[in-house]
Amino acid sequence: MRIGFIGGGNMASSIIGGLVASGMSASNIWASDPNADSLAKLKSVAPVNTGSDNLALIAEVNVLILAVKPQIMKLVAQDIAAAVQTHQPLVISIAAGVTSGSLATWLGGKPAIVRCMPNTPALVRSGATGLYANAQVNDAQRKQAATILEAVGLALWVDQEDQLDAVTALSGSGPAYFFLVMEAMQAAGREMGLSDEVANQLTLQTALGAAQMAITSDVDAAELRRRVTSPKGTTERAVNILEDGGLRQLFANALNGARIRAEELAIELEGE
Ligand SMILES: NC(=O)C1=CN([C@@H]2O[C@H](COP(=O)(O)OP(=O)(O)OC[C@H]3O[C@@H](n4cnc5c(N)ncnc54)[C@H](O)[C@@H]3O)[C@@H](O)[C@H]2O)C=CC1
Ligand SMILES: O=C(O)[C@@H]1CCC=N1
Repeated sequence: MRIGFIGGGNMASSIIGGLVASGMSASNIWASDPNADSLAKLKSVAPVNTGSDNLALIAEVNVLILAVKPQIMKLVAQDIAAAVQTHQPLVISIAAGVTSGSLATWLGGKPAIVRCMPNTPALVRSGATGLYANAQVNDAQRKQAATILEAVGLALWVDQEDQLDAVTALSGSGPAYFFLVMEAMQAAGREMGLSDEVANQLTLQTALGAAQMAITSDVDAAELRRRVTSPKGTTERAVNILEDGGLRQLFANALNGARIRAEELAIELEGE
């Protein structure tokens, strides 16, 4: 595979970091971006081929990953349309809220498009991605897309495109929710008198340990939580405060808000 990224920002850098760590040669990866700082940062992740000419990049690759912001996707897609029609790469879009239908219209022809929603832990090969393929994507291309995203973590197909809005709300945005919980626990630890270092490290190791246990255990998260919670003990007091504060409903509302925002983005971007 020869993989090209249009847009060399945070997500491109996360996926490239993961791909190279998984053994892919940086010489088979291209990235184009008008911003020299983005390219310099990318080069510090891996010695990939870089440039600022999107059309030149398309001539080099058979898999094209569109990693620009949703708001400029239409402009970028229309600029590269003729080159995509000539070279016929598999197009993978990671943009939130850009439907495969809009992208196909902007690119023209009948492009093979995999729309996916990865997340930033791809950088440490612990990403979680939902993927959707349009009707033009053949089996070999589905495998290529899965191979790329599996190199950076878990990759799961959804069969209806609108499910990607839920994926965006759950795992695309999800790292931010856990980071926010970490920030809150670290602050609480400091307020109780722990040093910055002790509060920070204990929080991070606890998050890692809980995630590893939840992933490797044969019982679910609820049972693992119950096993920490001794009757009349400290965890019970804390969990009751979180439950009484409406934590579950708060998460349901937050994720639903993110899902609705993904839907709104799709409508806004289609209309542009
Ligand atoms: N940040 C995240 O956690 C996630 C982001 N996404 C999606 O990934 C996409 C990229 O997001 P980020 O990497 O966070 O943004 P970013 O702003 O870090 O990167 C976008 C890059 O595109 C470049 N760019 C601008 N115009 C360009 C053009 N005409 N041609 C080529 N490159 C151009 C910018 O210079 C920038 O380096 C977005 O569509 C976002 O919805 C998807 C999953 C998670
Ligand atoms: O916040 C956003 O819109 C993007 C999509 C998922 C994560 N970041």
